[in-house]
Amino acid sequence: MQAVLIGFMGCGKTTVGRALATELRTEHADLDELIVAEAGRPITTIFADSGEATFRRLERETLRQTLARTGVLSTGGGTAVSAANAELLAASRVPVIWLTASDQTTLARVQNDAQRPLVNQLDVEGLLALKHQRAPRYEQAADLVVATDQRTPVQIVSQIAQWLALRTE
Ligand SMILES: Nc1ncnc2c1ncn2[C@@H]1O[C@H](COP(=O)(O)OP(=O)(O)O)[C@@H](O)[C@H]1O
Ligand SMILES: O=C(O)C1=C[C@@H](OP(=O)(O)O)[C@@H](O)[C@H](O)C1
Ligand SMILES: [Mg+2]
Repeated sequence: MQAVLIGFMGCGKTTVGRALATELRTEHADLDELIVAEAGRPITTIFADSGEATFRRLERETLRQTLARTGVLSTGGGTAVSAANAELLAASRVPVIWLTASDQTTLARVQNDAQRPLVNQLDVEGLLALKHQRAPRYEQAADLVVATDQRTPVQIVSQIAQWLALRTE
């Protein structure tokens, strides 16, 4: 992989990852989409029928396989959190980009979307507590931090592409 996007739900990993891959004229992979395709059922169903632990196993295995490919990888919000996954990311030496968003922006982006089991399960306080609990893990894994509040995906992609170009000079 040429770049991996991490961060909490709603920070824009899927949206920005797709646009970044287009900008870089490379492939885009979204870990959640790969898991759903492999499992043949949506994430909400995997969580409901098999539990979160099963999802996390699928996520780790899919991450391991996908890191070996070329392109841009959008992770899920929980991917960079576990020590095992953080090790996979560090060992791959891929540039890791942490997209951040304020609490308010995060809620606005995820609240009306029923596709995220953790958003459905948790109340607002619980969701924001999870966001703050995870932040140090994202920070630890990140090579670049990009704020996304009041910025368009185009602006975010341009910042990341410039940073990547400088790294490879
Ligand atoms: N920079 C942005 N500005 C405005 N809306 C955004 C931005 N990035 C993402 N969104 C919107 O927020 C929602 C969540 O984005 P998504 O890419 O699914 O995030 P993630 O994959 O990190 O959970 C989507 O509706 C998307 O269109
Ligand atoms: O934060 C999490 O634990 C999760 C985030 C989701 O991805 P997005 O961050 O793309 O919504 C998805 O992997 C799953 O619902 C669990
Ligand atoms: Mg996503």
